[in-house]
Amino acid sequence: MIYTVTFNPSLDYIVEVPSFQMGMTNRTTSESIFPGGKGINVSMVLQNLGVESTALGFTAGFVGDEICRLLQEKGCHTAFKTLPEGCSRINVKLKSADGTEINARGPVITEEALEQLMQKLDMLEKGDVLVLAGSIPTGLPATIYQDILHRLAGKEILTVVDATGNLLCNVLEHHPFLIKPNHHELGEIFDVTIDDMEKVKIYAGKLQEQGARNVLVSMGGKGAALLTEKGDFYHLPAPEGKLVNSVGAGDSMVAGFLAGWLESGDYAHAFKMGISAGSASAFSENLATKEEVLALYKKLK
Ligand SMILES: Nc1ncnc2c1ncn2[C@@H]1O[C@H](COP(=O)(O)OP(=O)(O)O)[C@@H](O)[C@H]1O
Ligand SMILES: O=P(O)(O)OC[C@H]1O[C@](O)(COP(=O)(O)O)[C@@H](O)[C@@H]1O
Repeated sequence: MIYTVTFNPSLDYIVEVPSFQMGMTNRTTSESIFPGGKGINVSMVLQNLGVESTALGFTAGFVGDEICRLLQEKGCHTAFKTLPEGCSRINVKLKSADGTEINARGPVITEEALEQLMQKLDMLEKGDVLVLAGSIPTGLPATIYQDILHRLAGKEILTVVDATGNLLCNVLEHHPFLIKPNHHELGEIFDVTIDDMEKVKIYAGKLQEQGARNVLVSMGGKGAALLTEKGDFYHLPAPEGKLVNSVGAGDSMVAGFLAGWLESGDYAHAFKMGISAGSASAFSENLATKEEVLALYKKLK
C-alpha cells in the first residue's frame, strides 16, 4: 500500500485577479477551492491514475472537515488524525500572477497526535511506499521526517520525500528512494543559482553523495531532470501547452513518477510519467486525469 503523509493539509483558494495591485482593493474574476497539501495532491493524482493510496496526516476545524469530505468524495482513502484545537489552513494562490501564493502556518500538532501518527506508521510493512511531502506546522522540529525514517529503518519501505531546506537535507542519511526538489529549492540548499542542466546534474549529484538514491529535479515550464542511483541522467523539456494552474504540478510529478515506477521498475518510463503528470496538471484547472497524462506521455520523445 502507498501511504502519503501531509503534516499540514490545506484548502487551496485559487483566485484570478487580472491586474493585482499591492495596497489596493483587488477583485477576483474567478475563484476555485481544492483540497491541497503535497501528500494529499500526490494521493489525488495517484487515484486519478488508478493507483490506491491512503492519505495520512493531521486536520483540524471546519477546514479540516472539508478537506476530508472533498477527498472522500473523490474516492481517496483517508486516515487523518483530527487535532483538538485550531484549524487547518487555507492557502491563497493568485492564478493571474502565477507562482504568487500565501501559505499559512497551520495548526499546532500535539505530542499525543504526533505519537498516534508514529504508531500508525509503525504498522507499515516491507513493500509499502511512504511519501512524506510538504512543510510542517510551526512547533515541530526540522528533524521530524528524519525521525520517521529512522523509526522505519530496515523495514524495506520505499520512501519518497518532497520537502525543502533542512527538512529535506536531514533525511538524506536514511537514503530515501526519491526526492524531488525544484531547481530553486536545489539552488537554495547550496546557495547557488541553478540555471543550466550541467548545474542540475552537479547539485543533484551532491544530494546523492549525501544519501539520496534518485533525485528528480523539476524546473517548472522548463521541464525536469532525473539523476538515478545507477548514475543515468535524463532530462526533458516540458511538453508544449497552455499554463492554466500550476498549483500541484510538482506533487503530480511525484505521483506520476511513482505510478510509472511501480508499474514498470523502469526509470525512463517513471520519469516520463512524472513529467507528463506534472505538465498535465499545469495545463488544467484541476489535477491531471489519467487521460490527460497519457495524452502528453505519447507526445514525449
Ligand atoms: N508552465 C508549465 N508548463 C509546462 N509544464 C509545467 C509548467 N509548470 C510546471 N510544469 C510541469 O510540472 C512539473 C513540476 O513543476 P514545478 O513547478 O517545477 O514543481 P513545484 O510545483 O514542485 O515547484 C515540471 O517539471 C513540468 O513537467
Ligand atoms: O506544504 P507547503 O510547502 O506549505 O505547500 C503547500 C502547498 O503546496 C501545494 O501542495 C502545491 O504544491 P506544488 O505546486 O509544489 O505541487 C498546495 O496544494 C499547497 O497549498
